[in-house]
Amino acid sequence: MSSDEVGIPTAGHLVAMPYPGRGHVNPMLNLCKLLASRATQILITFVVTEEWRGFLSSESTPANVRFGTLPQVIPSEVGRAADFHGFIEAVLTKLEAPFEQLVDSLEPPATAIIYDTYLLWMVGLGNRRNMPVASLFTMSASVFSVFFHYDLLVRNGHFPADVSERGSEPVDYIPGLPPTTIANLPTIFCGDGRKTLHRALEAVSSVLRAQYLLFISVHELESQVIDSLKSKFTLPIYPIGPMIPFFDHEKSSDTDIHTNQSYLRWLDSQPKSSVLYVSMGSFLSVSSAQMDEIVGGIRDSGVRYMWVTRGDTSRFKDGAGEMGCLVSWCDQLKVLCHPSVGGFWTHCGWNSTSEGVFAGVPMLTYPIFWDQMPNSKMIVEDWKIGWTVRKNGGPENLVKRNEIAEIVRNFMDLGSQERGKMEKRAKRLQGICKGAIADGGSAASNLLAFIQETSRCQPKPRPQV
Ligand SMILES: O=c1ccn([C@@H]2O[C@H](COP(=O)(O)OP(=O)(O)O[C@H]3O[C@H](CO)[C@@H](O)[C@H](O)[C@H]3O)[C@@H](O)[C@H]2O)c(=O)[nH]1
Repeated sequence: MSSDEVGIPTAGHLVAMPYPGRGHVNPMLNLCKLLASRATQILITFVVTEEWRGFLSSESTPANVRFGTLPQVIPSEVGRAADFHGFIEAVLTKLEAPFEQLVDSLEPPATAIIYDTYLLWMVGLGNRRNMPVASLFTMSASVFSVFFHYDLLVRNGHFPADVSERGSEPVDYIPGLPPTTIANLPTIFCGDGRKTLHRALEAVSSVLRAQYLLFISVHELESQVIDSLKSKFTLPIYPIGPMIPFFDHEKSSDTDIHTNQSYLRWLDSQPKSSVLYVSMGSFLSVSSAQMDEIVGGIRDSGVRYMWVTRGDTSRFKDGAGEMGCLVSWCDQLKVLCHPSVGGFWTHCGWNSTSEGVFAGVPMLTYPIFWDQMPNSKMIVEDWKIGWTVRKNGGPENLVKRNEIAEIVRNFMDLGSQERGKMEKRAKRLQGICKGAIADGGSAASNLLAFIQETSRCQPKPRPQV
């Protein structure tokens, strides 16, 4: 398809490719939608696997965003968590060739690439073709910085380190990062996670050969880390704000959506700030025994809840009862911004964390792996807008239902002073976040600067075969 067929005058043709996982596809797609609406003269090809093309079939995109599809040469998204390491290896070894073929077939020719930092082969491909590449890191800038300063962990004797024995040891030497502990580092520094560590390190160091680095973060919320990274990189670093669908959220008509979605109608009928929204993200789960405790604890707490089951309702054979509402999947940002929602039980994926901040809702954290530990620490200790349910570290320590019931009850006690203070801080952060994405705010200005840069990129001659 040529750009003429969609009637778009092109000032550049960006090819965007996310890592194939919900927590990566969503922010990349949101970025493309934002870019396309802010710069209607840019054409964007959004490249996903066949399976993901199917998942995204009902997505509405601006006219200047079109899809490119790669054959399904990697394992299915369904069950990805069962062999996480194998899935990453397939993504890193099998997708480059079909992607390159697709780029060669594009009309008009591509002028720049936006890729997920974990697709580490992309930098080499861009460099070979003399085509600018922008690396989109879908986790926090702090996590990027921890990987980038891996040598400091080694030098300080903190890698390798056994979390169960040395978890509380301070890590206070990562530039710009508030003091943390070994237990609050990304989990890939320990245990089974170490199988993928070299890949994460490779991905982060390959960014040095990219032309732009984009953080889906708000500069004001991670300013010291971001400024410190800026002083070390020669390429421009743009914190472009949370890549959550705030633009759709502003547009959608409440009445229409509430009439169509029974869970929003249920929320409409609940008292203000009374509901705990429970979601563990798109693909991870806790152990079955822990899940029994969580379900039991939340139900015993007597607090109203809305639960994303992702289709597994085996623990709710008798339904959710009067206090609950089950959904297999929902419009999470819409739910978090609903006035009846007063708390967010989250596994601390970076998108969920960003959505919680945008909505100004206090969070109860139950991190499971990777960057979720540092995200939880940021929410609880740095921003002080949440409490953690996992006080005792590793997954081997079961948090019992009575503990969970008590913490949930206290957390949702709207009359308590501690809760009041947490709410105030959450609203303050919400203000910072909304200020950053508003016209003239840091995130909006960075996005604009990135658009101006990429609009100037010219197509390069295709390599001769
Ligand atoms: O009912 C639901 C539940 C979730 N979501 C969305 O699903 C996404 C979930 O993303 P995230 O919160 O980041 O969690 P994961 O899917 O677990 O994301 C993976 O990718 C993230 C970004 O790299 C990492 O931070 C996480 O640790 C990693 O597990 C978000 O956009 C949510 O809005 C919905 O739309 N509806």
